[in-house]
Amino acid sequence: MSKLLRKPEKREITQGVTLVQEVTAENSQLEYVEFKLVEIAPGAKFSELLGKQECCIVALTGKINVTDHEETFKNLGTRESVFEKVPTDSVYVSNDRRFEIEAVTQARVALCYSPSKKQLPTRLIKAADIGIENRGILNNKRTVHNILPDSDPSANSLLVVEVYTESGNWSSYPPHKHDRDNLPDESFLEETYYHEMNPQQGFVFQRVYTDDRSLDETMTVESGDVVIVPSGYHPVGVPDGYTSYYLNVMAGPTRIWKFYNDPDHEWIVKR
Ligand SMILES: O=C(O)C[C@@H](O)[C@H](O)C(=O)CO
Repeated sequence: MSKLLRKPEKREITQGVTLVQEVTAENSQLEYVEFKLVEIAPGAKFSELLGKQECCIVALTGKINVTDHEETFKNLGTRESVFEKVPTDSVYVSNDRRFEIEAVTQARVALCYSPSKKQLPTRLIKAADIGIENRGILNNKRTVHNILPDSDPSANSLLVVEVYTESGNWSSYPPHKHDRDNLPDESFLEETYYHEMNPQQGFVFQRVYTDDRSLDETMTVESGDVVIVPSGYHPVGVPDGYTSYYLNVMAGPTRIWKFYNDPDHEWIVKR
């Protein structure tokens, strides 16, 4: 069984709140990234007291209200399906704060965590302010929504992006990695991928491998799965007929995304 591929396992944790994915330091080999996916029924509430962790709450689908008990943000969320391909709203909450999410409509919410000691202000990351980037050429085209990129100083260690890859294309490609704390050439960042596909029965392939192949797994990934990337290159290939969506959470000792392309495949960038 793969240690890197997590299937959704739905568990009602309080009335109207279903935990679908949970990646923690205890149940994974990650030290810097934790991730939860919750589904919240209209009127139901999910709350959490953060310890020495910061959290980015992403309104993947549906509408939610979010409060940190000082500020309240209402009717966040812009889409019924991630495949509407418009940016959505998120809220950054710093360590040692308590937040509560109330669903206005049926909602799917991603909770992205990383270690944090210095408290920063809570911040609404509005859909309208999210940078959209089109990357790549030929069959390597993808669209990126930069929710919490390293150019935005709102967080201590969290980086969050969502990526759309169309049918027959590749992303996180040519294969790159960020598993050496060796700036300015490469940063150390762990990563999780939360995947969805359209149509829903679709699948993608994701390979996670290191230079010495001590880690080398190729996974068939379906909607709702999470792939954990503790280290190594991590390309995604999308079969004809399906569109891929994934939400990436990255964190490490330094909040810089500096990746290193697999030298064997670097020629692909230079075409
Ligand atoms: O293909 C892309 O441009 C997205 C990836 O870079 C993805 O966000 C990732 O691999 C982060 O390390």
